Amino acid sequence: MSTPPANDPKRPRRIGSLKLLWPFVRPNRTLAFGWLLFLALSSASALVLPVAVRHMFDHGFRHSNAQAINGSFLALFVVALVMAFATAARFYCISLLGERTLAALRSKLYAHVIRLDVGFYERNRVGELTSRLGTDTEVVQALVGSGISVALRSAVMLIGATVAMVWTSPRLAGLTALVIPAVVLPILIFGRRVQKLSRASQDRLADAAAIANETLNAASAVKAYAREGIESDRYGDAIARALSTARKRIGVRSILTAVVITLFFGAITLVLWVGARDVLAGTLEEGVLAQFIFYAVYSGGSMMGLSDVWGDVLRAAGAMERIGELFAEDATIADPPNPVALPTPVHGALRFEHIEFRYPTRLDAPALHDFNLDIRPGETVALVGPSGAGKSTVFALLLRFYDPQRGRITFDGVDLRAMTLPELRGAIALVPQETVLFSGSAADNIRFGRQDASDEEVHDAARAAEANDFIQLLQDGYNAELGERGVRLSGGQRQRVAIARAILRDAPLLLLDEATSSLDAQSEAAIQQALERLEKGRTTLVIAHRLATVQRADRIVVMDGGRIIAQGTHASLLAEGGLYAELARLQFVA
Ligand SMILES: Nc1ncnc2c1ncn2[C@@H]1O[C@H](COP(=O)(O)OP(=O)(O)OP(=O)(O)O)[C@@H](O)[C@H]1O
Repeated sequence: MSTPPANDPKRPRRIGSLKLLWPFVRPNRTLAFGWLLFLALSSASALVLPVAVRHMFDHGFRHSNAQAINGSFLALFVVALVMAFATAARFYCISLLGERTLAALRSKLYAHVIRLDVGFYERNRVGELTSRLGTDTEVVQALVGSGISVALRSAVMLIGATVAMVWTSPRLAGLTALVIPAVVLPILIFGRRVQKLSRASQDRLADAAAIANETLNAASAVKAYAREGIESDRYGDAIARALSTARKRIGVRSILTAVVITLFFGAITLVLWVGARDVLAGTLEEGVLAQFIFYAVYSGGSMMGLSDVWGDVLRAAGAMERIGELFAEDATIADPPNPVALPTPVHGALRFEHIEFRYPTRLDAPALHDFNLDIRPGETVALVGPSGAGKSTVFALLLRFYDPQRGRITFDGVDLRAMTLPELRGAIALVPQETVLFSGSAADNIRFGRQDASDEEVHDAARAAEANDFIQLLQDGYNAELGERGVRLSGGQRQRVAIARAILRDAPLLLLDEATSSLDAQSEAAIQQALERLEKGRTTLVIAHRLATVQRADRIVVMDGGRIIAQGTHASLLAEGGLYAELARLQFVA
């Protein structure tokens, strides 16, 4: 029998997925214990209250005993005080437990997801992931922070009130027991449907979040193509789908509530009617009936609480199941069990041996095919070739975003798969084509290259990357907020921030992906100088789009269709004619 895929909406949801929560609750055992203690205390005091009321009837009213009445009221107030304190303490413990669980769950989930492979991010939409981090974890928190509390309190009260009812009047209690199945049955039947619809509505919400995330992140592209209307409709449709699922869920749950209340109060009314007739017939005391009424109301309230919370439990089970699926995702690119260290100092020799590589999402077409390349320590190699030749793929494999299907890459003789990811990536500085700025100051953004760098080192790196001058001109200089909602930098300025990061990283292997965007002559000259300084003494691989870059390189590797088709110096390749001569004629704008 085959298991349906995790995202199949028809897959049965299991309450069992809630056990995944235990590791997050466990560290807060003291709070959970405190909560149980105060729960017992508050429930006990609530159960004692009706006894005080009966006492009032029996000893106060019947015998017109003022002394007894005073005593009864004092006792009543003391019991109420205990109940107030215990309830507050119980609320404190359980709410804090919920918040702590949520915080731990979110942090762990983020830490897990951020470590997953690049391939995972190609298969999943980021908006959907943030929705899981936000909405799904909140649903779970609602359960831990209040749902479980209500459930257990209701269960304790229900049991307590039931025992008390039997003790107060076995005849009335027996009558009540007869009608209970009529109340429990609909909860079970409707509950399952609510659970299914809950998960579906969470899924639809995540879909909508993914659309919003994608288009809001590319707002200028949406505007440039005047697609605001189309995108609004697309998002509107997704929200409408989420709404329609939510409406179904609310509908089913409303029916459930109405049915339960009707049946329950119908049953209680019936029982009390019988009780009232017994009092009239003189076979039951008023005090006993009063006490029984209290317990009946308690048990009614608890039933209600339970049916309400059952929906929350099912919703949380749906959410936890989705979270569980994320936790079950494993990074396929991981550290080996017995990692080999790079030699110290690192020399920077690279070797690609018979590499065959297809992207996991495109297994039909090889991105690199029998790719062989030897790079000496300290050498600067320029990769040139038409668009789609596989140049960026070489970088992706060096960074171990993917592993090749065949062949191996060695770094100072060590197979990349034999060393840890921090060891490998720590030895690489990447200057990507598109520099991503993060929220934070200019200094923070440069420090992205090396977290523990001092201010002095950050400034030196900026100076070497020709970034110091424009940063000084920003309103707050190095403290100027870059990234989201910060200062907008030009393409050339961003690139210099990226170069400053790479300088700060001071890694033995440098990967440069040249931007195709044309920089003005002055910035280009400045960047070339900065790069030349950076390349000195380290192995450099550069995806070259500019003539100046290839002229600076020790060797040029010409790629086409995932293979190396020629290599040499600028002059030798020009003399050979072929693809390189053609690209040179076109000025490398690939
Ligand atoms: N993430 C990916 N998933 C699937 N296929 C990909 C992916 N990235 C690149 N490819 C494919 O792999 C081949 C090589 O792409 P690559 O990005 O390495 O080319 P490139 O030489 O760097 O091109 P450009 O100069 O345009 O950046 C192309 O056919 C491309 O469509």
